[in-house]
Amino acid sequence: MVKVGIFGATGYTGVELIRILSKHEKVEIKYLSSQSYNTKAISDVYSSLIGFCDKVLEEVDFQKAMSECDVIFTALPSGHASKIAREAVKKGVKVIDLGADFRFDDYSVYKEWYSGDYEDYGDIKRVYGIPEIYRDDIKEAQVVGNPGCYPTSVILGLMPLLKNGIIEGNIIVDSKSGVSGAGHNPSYNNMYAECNENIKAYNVAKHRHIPEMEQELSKIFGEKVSVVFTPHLAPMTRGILSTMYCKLKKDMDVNTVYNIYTDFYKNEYFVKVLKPGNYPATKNVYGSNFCHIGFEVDKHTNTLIVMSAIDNLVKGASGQAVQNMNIMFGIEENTALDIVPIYP
Ligand SMILES: NC(=O)C1=CN([C@@H]2O[C@H](COP(=O)(O)OP(=O)(O)OC[C@H]3O[C@@H](n4cnc5c(N)ncnc54)[C@H](OP(=O)(O)O)[C@@H]3O)[C@@H](O)[C@H]2O)C=CC1
Ligand SMILES: CC(=O)N[C@@H](CCC(=O)OP(=O)(O)O)C(=O)O
Repeated sequence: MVKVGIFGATGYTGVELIRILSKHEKVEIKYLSSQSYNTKAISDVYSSLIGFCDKVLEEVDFQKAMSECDVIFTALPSGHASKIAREAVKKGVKVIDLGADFRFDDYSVYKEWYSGDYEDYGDIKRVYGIPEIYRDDIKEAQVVGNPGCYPTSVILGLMPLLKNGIIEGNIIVDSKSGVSGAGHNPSYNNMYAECNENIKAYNVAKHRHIPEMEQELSKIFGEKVSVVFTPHLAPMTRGILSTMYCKLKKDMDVNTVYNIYTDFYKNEYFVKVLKPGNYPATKNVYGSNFCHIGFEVDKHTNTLIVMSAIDNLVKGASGQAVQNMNIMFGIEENTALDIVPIYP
């Protein structure tokens, strides 16, 4: 059994990790941390977990977690994981960080876009945790930087096009996210009266997921990709729908594009390519680790419009983190993740 610890267990991604891992046949949840609710059982904080995980929350104690666990998930605000990873690596404990600490090849990019305290991870070998790109590296990894939710939807949506060099490297991305993307800490923007029956753009042209997308898309393309990105908060709890506008290098019909995508993703369990004329919807991936991709060719402007839908808390965070854990421990990749989306 793989012994698992979760820091930030009471946050939205933490609870989602517990939901998934409580049904994982090869995992034992050993340690759950909370600053605010320690000494309470997690199922007393989230009744949805009654009978599935009644473990008592403990105060934040990295030494204890490291002595009890084979792998630690840091479901914490960015800036925490980099402080513990070096010691964890020395002790042979693997780290999967849901924050941004380990997502960047160049740490100065993290410093530029993320505020607060941080520790340079220097020579720690880390891998960006998109299995559909880095599966072989993840197998050997000690530290995985789990991708951001928007970048997951965008990278999976664009990868076949960039890999095949059929679009230009200037891409416009428009994304909508459910409110759980902002975590469970209350803020003015996330109040019911602000979100309900409302849709609004935020962090336009300055969202911190831009450098993450550009880093990975440029590596796939082999030259610099630039992204114009507008995220929106949508009146729903979960889900991300990203719509991407790409200039085709030459004329192409939708069936050719479909064949490129289906061939590219033929061995990827969690990526589903929709038939021409079918478009992704967040409801079709709700509660699941799947990414749905669809597209349309606008002949008038020679633009390929790609749409990609994920559940931000599953493929966009905790599901992908468990997928990475499975790969790191040689467990079948879809273990505990083979969940049919909830519909409607
Ligand atoms: N929500 C999403 O869709 C996604 C989130 N992420 C990333 O995952 C991470 C967690 O996000 P999410 O679960 O949404 O966030 P939440 O705000 O819901 O949860 C974070 C939890 O961390 C604990 N915490 C906060 N500050 C500290 C601290 N200084 N030291 C120790 N524990 C602390 C809190 O729990 P307590 O008070 O009980 O200790 C809190 O519940 C973030 O880095 C986020 O950016 C990534 C992809 C998607
Ligand atoms: C709706 C909403 O607020 N979403 C969050 C996405 C959180 C996230 O994934 O950000 P990290 O890079 O810190 O992991 C945001 O836009 O900041």
